[in-house]
Amino acid sequence: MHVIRLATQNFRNLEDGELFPCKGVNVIYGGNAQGKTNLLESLWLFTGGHSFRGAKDAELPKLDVQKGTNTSKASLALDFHSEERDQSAVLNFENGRRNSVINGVKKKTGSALIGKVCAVIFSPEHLLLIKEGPARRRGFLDGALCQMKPGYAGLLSVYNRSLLQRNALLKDISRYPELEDTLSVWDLRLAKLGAEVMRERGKYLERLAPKVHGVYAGISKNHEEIQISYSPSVKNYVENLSLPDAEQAFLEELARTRNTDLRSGFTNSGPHRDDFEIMLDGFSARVYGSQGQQRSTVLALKLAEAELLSDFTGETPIVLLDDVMSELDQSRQDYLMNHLHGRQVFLTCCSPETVELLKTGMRFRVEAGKVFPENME
Ligand SMILES: Nc1ncnc2c1ncn2[C@@H]1O[C@H](COP(=O)(O)OP(=O)(O)OP(=O)(O)O)[C@@H](O)[C@H]1O
Repeated sequence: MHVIRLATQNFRNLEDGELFPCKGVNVIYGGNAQGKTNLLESLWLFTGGHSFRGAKDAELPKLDVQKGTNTSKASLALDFHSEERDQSAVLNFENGRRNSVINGVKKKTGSALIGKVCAVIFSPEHLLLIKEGPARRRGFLDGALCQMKPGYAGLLSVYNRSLLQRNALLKDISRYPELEDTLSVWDLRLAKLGAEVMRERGKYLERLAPKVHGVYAGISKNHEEIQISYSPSVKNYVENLSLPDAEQAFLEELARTRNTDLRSGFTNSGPHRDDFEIMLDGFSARVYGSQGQQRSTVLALKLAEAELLSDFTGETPIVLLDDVMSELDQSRQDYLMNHLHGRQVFLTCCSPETVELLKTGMRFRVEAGKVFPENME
């Protein structure tokens, strides 16, 4: 898919106006605090998701400087090509709520847009994916699976609910020991749901690994090799285990950790404690990776996620790269500017020297919220 036109009205610090990007790489550059990220955010919101910066919808309309509060309304419009036809979407923010219009049809919610516009986003915050603990990496896996498999979000939420119920029971047992007899019922339920979650995550990572490997080889010009692998919390879960065997493996783990669970009042093992390993030339990227290597790693994960999503849906997601260039050497910057073929990319940067690396595409200068398209020499 690709964006044909974006129009913003009363959105953040952006001056009302429209933008006509190219189908390839669009570089958005300018000094700090000019509105580059705001522009990427406006595109991202068409995926139906929340702001990737954690902003509330009420914070998106332009600030009323006199009053020091946000105005009540903002509107975004997008013309895009997807599913082999030109389409349009409008996203309205009014008093902290959203509604949308898709191809002229009014919808009560903004989430009606989910699945219409697909995008992947890299922002500096995504570096936490590698720098922080397993929860971020589970979040990455689950987010990707939710986009690809509509049933996955439901499965995960039922698993999490069952986990809460088992944990509540573990706490109750300390006061009413006779309740322990009912624990096996929850073990069975958790094992059944957890086995499905583990299999989905395992299969996803298996498909993602060669793509991450390919993208990373391109970014690093084959200087380093990346490997990713599933690291399930259930120790005897191995790749490609059948569903009944995965269930059995989880049940055995729950039996093994039962006494610890009873003492601690929560479930110590299961998909809620999963992780995946990222190794560069055989060493942990989190522990030993340089800033540039860690940035390249997260980028490879994000771009591979986009490739897998396009294999699955037949639509190539747009790629939004916010402030990705710092800490990357010129050869890595060149890869992002000139070698991401076959997809529409929006990339922000501050330095005019970086912009000069772009060989074909479009560039836009952002100054105090105004966007100026520039001719390529
Ligand atoms: N609702 C709003 N109304 C008006 N201005 C806003 C609103 N929300 C944020 N801003 C301002 O918009 C400006 C641009 O923010 P943005 O994050 O897009 O900067 P940027 O160009 O990406 O800068 P940097 O390179 O520093 O990341 C900031 O000064 C910010 O305070």
